Amino acid sequence: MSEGKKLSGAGLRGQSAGETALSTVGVSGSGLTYRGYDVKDLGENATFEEVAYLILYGELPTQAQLDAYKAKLKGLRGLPQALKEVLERIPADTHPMDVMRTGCSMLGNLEAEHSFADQSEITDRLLAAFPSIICYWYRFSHDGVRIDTETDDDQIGAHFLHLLHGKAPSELHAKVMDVSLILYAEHEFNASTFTARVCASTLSDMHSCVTGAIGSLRGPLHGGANEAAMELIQDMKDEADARDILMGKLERKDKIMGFGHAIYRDSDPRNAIIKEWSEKLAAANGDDRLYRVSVACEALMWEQKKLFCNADFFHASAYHYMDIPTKLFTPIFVCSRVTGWAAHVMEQRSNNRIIRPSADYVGVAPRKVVPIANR
Ligand SMILES: CC(=O)SCCNC(=O)CCNC(=O)[C@H](O)C(C)(C)COP(=O)(O)OP(=O)(O)OC[C@H]1O[C@@H](n2cnc3c(N)ncnc32)[C@H](O)[C@@H]1OP(=O)(O)O
Ligand SMILES: O=C([O-])CC(=O)C(=O)O
Repeated sequence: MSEGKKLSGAGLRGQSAGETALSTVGVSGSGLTYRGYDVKDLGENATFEEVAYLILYGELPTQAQLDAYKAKLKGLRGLPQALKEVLERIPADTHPMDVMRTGCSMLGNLEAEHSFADQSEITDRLLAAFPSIICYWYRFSHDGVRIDTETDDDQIGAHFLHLLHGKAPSELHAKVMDVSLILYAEHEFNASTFTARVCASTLSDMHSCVTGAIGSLRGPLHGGANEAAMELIQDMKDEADARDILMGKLERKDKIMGFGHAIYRDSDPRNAIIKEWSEKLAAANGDDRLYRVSVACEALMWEQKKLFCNADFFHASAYHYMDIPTKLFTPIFVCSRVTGWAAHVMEQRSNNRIIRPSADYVGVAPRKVVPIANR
C-alpha cells in the first residue's frame, strides 16, 4: 500500500449508497446478475436488444415485444442535420469519448427531455443514436465521407460495425459485438452510473445525466481501461516478451490497466466470456499473437499479484481482431452502458432524495481575514 494512503471510507468503498433492483455485482464473490438473470445465461441465450429491454423495462420481452422494440430502435438511427454539422466541426484528433459527450449534449439541445414522462423515449433515442454519432464523426473526420447512418442491420452491434467499416459484418463479428454489448450493459453503482444518479437526484434531465456519466467512464481507471489495455499489449511480441514487459511495470509499481476491480475479489465473470470470444476471433483471424500475449499477462498478474483480468482486458484483443480502432473502444462501452445509466436515472427518479453526503473537514482552523495591506 502506498505510504500515507487513507483507506477507511476512501472511494466510499464497501459503503451502501442506495438501493437498486437492476443488478448485483460480486454478491456470491464473483457473480453478476441483471434483474435476477446471470450475465453468462444472458450472453448465451439472449441478444443485446433483449437485455436492454430487460434492464429498461423490467422483464425479458416476448417475441412480439422484441420485434416492436427492434423496429423502433432501427427507426431512431438517423441524426438531425444540426447534430451532423456539429460532429463535422470536431477535429479528427479529438478523443472519441469527447465526441460522445458533445454528441449527447447536442442531442439534448435539439431533442430536450421536457418531462420525465419522456424518459423512455429519450433513452431509446440515445441507444439508437450513439453508434450513429460516433461513426458519423469518425468516418467524416478520418475518411472524409458523410455516411448514411440508417442501416437495415437487425441489431445494434452489427449496425455499429457496418457504419464503421462500410459493409455488413461477418456472422462471427456481429455475434461478438452483441455479446460484448451484453457484458457492458449494467454494473450497479460503478463510478459512471453513480455520476448519472447524482445528477438525476437533482431532478436534472436525462441528457445531462448521461453526458456526465460519459465523462466519468472516459477515465483509464474505469471504461478507458480497454484502450489502455490495448496500448499495453499491442507491441508485445510473444509470451516471453509479455512477461518481461509486465515484470518491468510491476517493478516500477505501474498500474496495469485491465486488471483488478473495486468489487470483485477473485475474478470478473465477464472476463471468461469475452476471453473465449477473443480466442475464437484469433483462430478466425489466423493470427493469435494478441490472444497469446493476453493469456500470458493474465497468468503473470495472478502469479505475481493475485490480480485478475476485469471486463476490459480481453475486450482489447477482441475489438482489435474486429478491426476496430483502439480509440473507439470506450465509445462502444457507452453505446451499451447507456442502458444501465438510463435505468438507474429512472430508478433514482422513482424514489428520489438529493444525493448529498458530508465530508470530514481536514483544513486549517477558523481564522480572521488579515487586511490585504498587512498580508
Ligand atoms: C469496466 C471497468 O471499469 S473495470 C475497471 C477498469 N480499470 C482498470 O482496469 C484500471 C486498473 N485497475 C485499477 O486501477 C484498480 O484495480 C481499480 C480502479 C479497478 C479498483 O481500485 P481499488 O478498488 O482501489 O483496488 P484495490 O483496493 O483492490 O487495490 C488493492 C491494491 O492492489 C493494487 N492494484 C489494484 N489494481 C491494480 C492494477 N491494475 N495494477 C497494479 N496494481 C493494482 C492497488 O494499487 C492496491 O495497492 P495498494 O494497497 O498498495 O495501494
Ligand atoms: O463496477 C465497477 O466499478 C466498474 C465496472 O466493472 C463496470 O462499470 O462495468
